[in-house]
Amino acid sequence: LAATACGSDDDSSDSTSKSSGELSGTVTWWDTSTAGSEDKVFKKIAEGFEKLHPKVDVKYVNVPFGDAQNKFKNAAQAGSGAPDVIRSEVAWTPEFADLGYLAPLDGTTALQKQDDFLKQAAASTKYNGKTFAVPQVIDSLGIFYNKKIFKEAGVEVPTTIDELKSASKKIKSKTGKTGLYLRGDDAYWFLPFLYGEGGDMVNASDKAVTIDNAAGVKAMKLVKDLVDSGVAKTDATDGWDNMQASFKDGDVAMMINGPWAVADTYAGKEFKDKANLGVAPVPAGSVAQGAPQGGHNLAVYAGSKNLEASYAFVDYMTSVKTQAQVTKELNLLPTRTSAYAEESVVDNEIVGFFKPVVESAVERPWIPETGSLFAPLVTEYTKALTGQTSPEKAVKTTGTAYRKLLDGWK
Ligand SMILES: C[C@H]1O[C@H](O[C@H]2[C@H](O)[C@@H](O)[C@@H](O[C@H]3[C@H](O)[C@@H](O)[C@@H](O[C@H]4[C@H](O)[C@@H](O)[C@@H](O)O[C@@H]4CO)O[C@@H]3CO)O[C@@H]2CO)[C@H](O)[C@H](O)[C@@H]1N[C@H]1C[C@@H](CO)[C@H](O)[C@@H](O)[C@@H]1O
Repeated sequence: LAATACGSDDDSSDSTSKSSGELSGTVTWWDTSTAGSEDKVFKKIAEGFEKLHPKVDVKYVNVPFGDAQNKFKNAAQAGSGAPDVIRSEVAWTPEFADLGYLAPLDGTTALQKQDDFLKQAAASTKYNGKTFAVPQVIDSLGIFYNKKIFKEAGVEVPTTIDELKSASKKIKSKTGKTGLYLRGDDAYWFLPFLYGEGGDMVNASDKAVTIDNAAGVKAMKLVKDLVDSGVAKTDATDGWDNMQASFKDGDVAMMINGPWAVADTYAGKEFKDKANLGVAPVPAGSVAQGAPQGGHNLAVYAGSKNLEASYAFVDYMTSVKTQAQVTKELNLLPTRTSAYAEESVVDNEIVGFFKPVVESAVERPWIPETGSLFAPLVTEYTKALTGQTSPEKAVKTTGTAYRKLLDGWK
């Protein structure tokens, strides 16, 4: 059932067979979940839809997160090769909606019991008063730590940057290991430190770029100091693989990560005993504590030739039953309030930790450009961490790029 990642150009399908009105035809779904850990579960669940609708053929296609946004935009623009349903990251959704590539879902079978969705999760699915997607998972960032190393070094979970520094110093002296792995090739990992200094990328209500204000400078200096002082190690490329390997092998005591990393982390030799993994809020900075809101929605391509079956598929994939199964198997957070009452969710330790984190996560502006704010920042963030530019210049250059992107913003 898995096709190549060019999606389906099968236009023989129609939404319902004339006679019985039951759903039929093909639904191609581009799933961006992590290959090798999350994808197996989502593929199995997606294909379960066929048992409920024998005349529907679900074509599961796993498209890497880093490729899917542009691949979908190119296919939608060309009018060929786009999937019927896409797993649309929270920041992609307003952009795709603005481009007209998503089917509005209000009043369709895709959108059932709207008020059951967490408000933070629903926010990214609304655009110009319409609903263009259905929330699938919500997430944020926290500290993942190795309890065994913490015990060996005699340190507690750090709640502030100063405690992070002292704990890392003690870990280094007692065990020889580096305290923290800080991802240097993805600016999403900079956000908790930016929020901790009272900063943000932009202030959407004031239509102001804020990445280059005093808080931005302070946060960039702070992360550079974490690396230069040996508190944290980082890489300019392959951050995901290096972060996961370092933490899973016990080379670092901590990493900052989200629920989507848990499945892969449990496969590491240090976490065969799952009880060795601890999770905690990201450390507070000098003025605040906060982690960014992330997650994924399911959206229907406006040009789908099988809208009815696609709507039903989205409803099935975001139902309470499906969300509870995804939590059970992958420790991801549901987006339906009612799912949190399900036994497999109530008992889940990762959910128990991340639910309050998600509730207090820093909301992001769901404007079409919100996703595009990361590319200019990551270039400067990586250069600052590797000493190729100063912290001041890094945020100044980013601010200039943002003002070009956001026409007329201060
Ligand atoms: C640069 C990118 O900036 C932004 O992305 C932000 C994003 O907005 C933030 O929310 C955050 O996303 C969290 C996410 O919420 C969190 O759930 C998790 O996702 C897991 C899944 O959970 C896991 O299942 C699996 O899928 O794997 C997922 C990924 O791990 O972790 C994500 C953070 O990784 O951070 C993103 C930044 O990474 C843009 O949106 C673009 O994506 C942009 N990339 C394009 C930019 C194009 C122009 O240059 C270039 O030409 C193109 O080729 C590039 O693709």
